[in-house]
Amino acid sequence: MQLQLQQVLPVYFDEDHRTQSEVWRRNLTFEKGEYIKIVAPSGSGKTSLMHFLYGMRNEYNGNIVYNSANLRNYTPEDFAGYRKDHVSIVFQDLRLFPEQTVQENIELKRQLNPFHPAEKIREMAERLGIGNKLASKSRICSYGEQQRVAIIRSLMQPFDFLLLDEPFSHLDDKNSQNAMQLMLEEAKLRNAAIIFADLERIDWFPYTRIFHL
Ligand SMILES: Nc1ncnc2c1ncn2[C@@H]1O[C@H](COP(=O)(O)OP(=O)(O)OP(=O)(O)O)[C@@H](O)[C@H]1O
Repeated sequence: MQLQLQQVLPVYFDEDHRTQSEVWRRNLTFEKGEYIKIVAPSGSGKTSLMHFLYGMRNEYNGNIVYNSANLRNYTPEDFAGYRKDHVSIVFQDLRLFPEQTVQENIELKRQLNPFHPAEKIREMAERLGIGNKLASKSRICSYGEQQRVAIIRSLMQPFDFLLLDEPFSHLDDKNSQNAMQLMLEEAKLRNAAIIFADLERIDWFPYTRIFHL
């Protein structure tokens, strides 16, 4: 299981990025089981990269290849399978359903392709300190609570790659480390890779490789 970046550069970036970045315009191969840290100052294209890898947008030159299949050639059905079975994500802007409860937001995702039984939702929520929020609509939760909902939601499915776009921006160190620990355990269960993009270097993410975007 490999995810490859082949000379990828957003069409809206100028060629200067080629020399500055360790990711844009490079040939990189990410393998299952790796922990990849991408240090990405604001505006360097972190969210663009995550959306490209998830197959939501394709305004880039170069190619992204998953197990020798170019995402450019994917049909909508291929993308649905890719996101259901192989790649999960925590979006920077979370994308929860505001009128659904915390429990419903997570359960909706779980039902698409269950990796865990439903009881796991409460267990994870309690572990991350939001067990008392399961019946609350997500729109009334604080942003830091919503981040933890999005993290748990991302762990309900099978995946080979877990994409994280600034997942801890509203969490203190203790909550962040707690959530990271859970994600590491879940990645191990699947022998999956984590691709973790953040504004700065975070020392408690045990990355195996680090890149500056
Ligand atoms: N579709 C687009 N068309 C044109 N420019 C875009 C497009 N998407 C993003 N950009 C620009 O590319 C740059 C990087 O955007 P992106 O959202 O990927 O940044 P980021 O590194 O995630 O930033 P932040 O950490 O501040 O969220 C920004 O200057 C943005 O305005």
